[in-house]
Amino acid sequence: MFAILKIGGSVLCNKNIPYSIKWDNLERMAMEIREAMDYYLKREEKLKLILIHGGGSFGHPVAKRYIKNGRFENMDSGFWEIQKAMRRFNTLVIDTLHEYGVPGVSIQPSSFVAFRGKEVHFDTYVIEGMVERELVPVIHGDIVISNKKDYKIFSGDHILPYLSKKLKPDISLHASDVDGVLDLEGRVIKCINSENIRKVVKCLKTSEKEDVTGGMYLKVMEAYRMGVKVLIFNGNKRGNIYRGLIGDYSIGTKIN
Ligand SMILES: Nc1ncnc2c1ncn2[C@@H]1O[C@H](COP(=O)(O)OP(=O)(O)OP(=O)(O)O)[C@@H](O)[C@H]1O
Ligand SMILES: C=C(C)CCOP(=O)(O)O
Repeated sequence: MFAILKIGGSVLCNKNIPYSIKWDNLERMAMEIREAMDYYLKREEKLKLILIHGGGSFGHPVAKRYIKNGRFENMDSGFWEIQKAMRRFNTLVIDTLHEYGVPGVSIQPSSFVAFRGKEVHFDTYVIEGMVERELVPVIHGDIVISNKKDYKIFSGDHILPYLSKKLKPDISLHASDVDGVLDLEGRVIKCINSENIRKVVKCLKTSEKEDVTGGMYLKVMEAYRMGVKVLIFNGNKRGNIYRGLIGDYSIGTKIN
């Protein structure tokens, strides 16, 4: 089984308090990944996994300080400050995975990803080689350079559909802090496809948190635009990360 899982920053952090970690959720995430790996091992199969995490209370508040009227400013220090905040978060995530015997290895997009106009330059050769060697690349939303000496935030919500389209995993998962994509009455929409996408768009908002990226809107629209199948579910609920990893599609919203 080959899975790509994005853990939302709001599952791992309290986004309203800079640099705060939800330690119980971080530990539980690592434990549920371990349990899913053991589930496959018992069946003489392997779980190949790429893990992505968002900016949470690390990347978002720092990036916000350097964005004025929608543009980056003072990026001589901004670039390394955002990179540093994300590096700190990534280290905490990976250290926790190691405690549970999950062989996480760090991939920091700011070091090698760039935008040329709308096109992203993102070489995945090393990531694929790591997965083949049963390592778990842990990639995160980050600041990256773009053309005309500018910068862009490369969100985990861009990374998940990009890698899913290119590497074709068996499952792509978004663990967020809601039960799925909700309609205007707050009910979970079970499936999003070409028949209901126009209606769904009217329910989508960006995040109300201290975010510099696009909340549920970005998650749904990026996956839909790239034509990849993903499951969006609540990573705050015990057991859901494990269930998602063993292929239980009943726990949230499926985008087809
Ligand atoms: N129709 C909708 N259904 C569900 N959530 C929605 C909807 N519209 C907007 N949202 C918001 O989107 C949020 C989830 O996106 P958000 O980007 O905050 O999560 P995340 O992926 O955990 O964070 P991060 O970007 O740090 O990784 C929800 O908490 C909710 O406030
Ligand atoms: C804010 C930064 C640096 C990354 C944002 O990534 P996301 O939380 O996945 O959207």
